[in-house]
Amino acid sequence: MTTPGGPEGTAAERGAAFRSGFACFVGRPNVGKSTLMNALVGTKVAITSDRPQTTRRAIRGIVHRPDAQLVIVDTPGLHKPRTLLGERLDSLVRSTLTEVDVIGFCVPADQPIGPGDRFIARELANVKRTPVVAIVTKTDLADPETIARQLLAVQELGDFAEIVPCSADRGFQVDLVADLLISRLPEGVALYPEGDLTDEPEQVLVAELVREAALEGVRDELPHSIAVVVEEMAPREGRDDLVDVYAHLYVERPSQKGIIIGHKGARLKEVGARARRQIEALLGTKVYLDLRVKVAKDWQRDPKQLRRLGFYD
Ligand SMILES: Nc1nc2c(ncn2[C@@H]2O[C@H](COP(=O)(O)OP(=O)(O)OP(=O)(O)O)[C@@H](O)[C@H]2O)c(=O)[nH]1
Repeated sequence: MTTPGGPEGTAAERGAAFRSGFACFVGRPNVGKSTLMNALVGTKVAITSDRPQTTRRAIRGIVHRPDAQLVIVDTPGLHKPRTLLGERLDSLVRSTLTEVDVIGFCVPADQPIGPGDRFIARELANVKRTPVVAIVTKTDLADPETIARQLLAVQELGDFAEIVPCSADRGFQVDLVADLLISRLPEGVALYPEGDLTDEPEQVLVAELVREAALEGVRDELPHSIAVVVEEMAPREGRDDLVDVYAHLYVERPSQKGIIIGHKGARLKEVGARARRQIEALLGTKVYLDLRVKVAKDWQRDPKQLRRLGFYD
């Protein structure tokens, strides 16, 4: 096992080769994949929420180190397909698994291993070429005995290169997770300029922030029905401190439109204000946000609409 920043110093100091490559995280919904990626990268690039399956796009975060560059592809929860959208996510996940250099398989410390974890472990067993680091997440929510039992249970799930407990919330062993992933990367030059945190276009990040704001406080059935598209985003003419953002928030049914908008538009106003603050933090400028709610009937099941909303085959 690799020792983080061990007595020998960093790889660069030892004259070891620079490593670079791609990693992705899999795990059933809500196990803390996005939170861990954010902790590794050190800034907020993927959205998190306490609701399952909020991450739909492969957003990359980049860990820059003197000895390595680790590009993280954040995958959506791997799950059994239910809708067309589900099937798309799964094919996306499967192709991601074979393309990366190392996979982080997340299992939470505080919940017993279930059919979802086993399903993913079986999928991973089929991806023979890519090493898998099993990560027992959220250790702050479990006592040491439970964590120890979970580590043993995870060991039984498959043939893993490493098994490591960590808490992204407390920063416990996050560096070790990075070390273990990096140790599996091939030798190579940096793939992205230093300082780059993500190669997602800003518009996609902005759309994700709006969706995150819209998800806050809504009932369980709504999250999967919301999609956001930024139609236009540009600096206001003659101003270098203000960006205009025009975004459409799509729901599947007129009744959902009412929920999002709220009584006399109160809820939509709140969503807009919350999203605007986040977008301003991301862009570092003032933002005017024009947010419209639209109904795209059953968009999750309609290939044409899926493409329009950015989900490609
Ligand atoms: N206490 C604690 N909570 C955590 C930790 N990591 C994540 N969480 C919480 O768990 C919930 C889910 O975290 P996410 O990072 O969104 O999980 P995810 O696996 O990316 O979820 P999907 O996008 O649905 O696949 C959020 O409420 C997080 O705040 C942790 O280390 N400790």
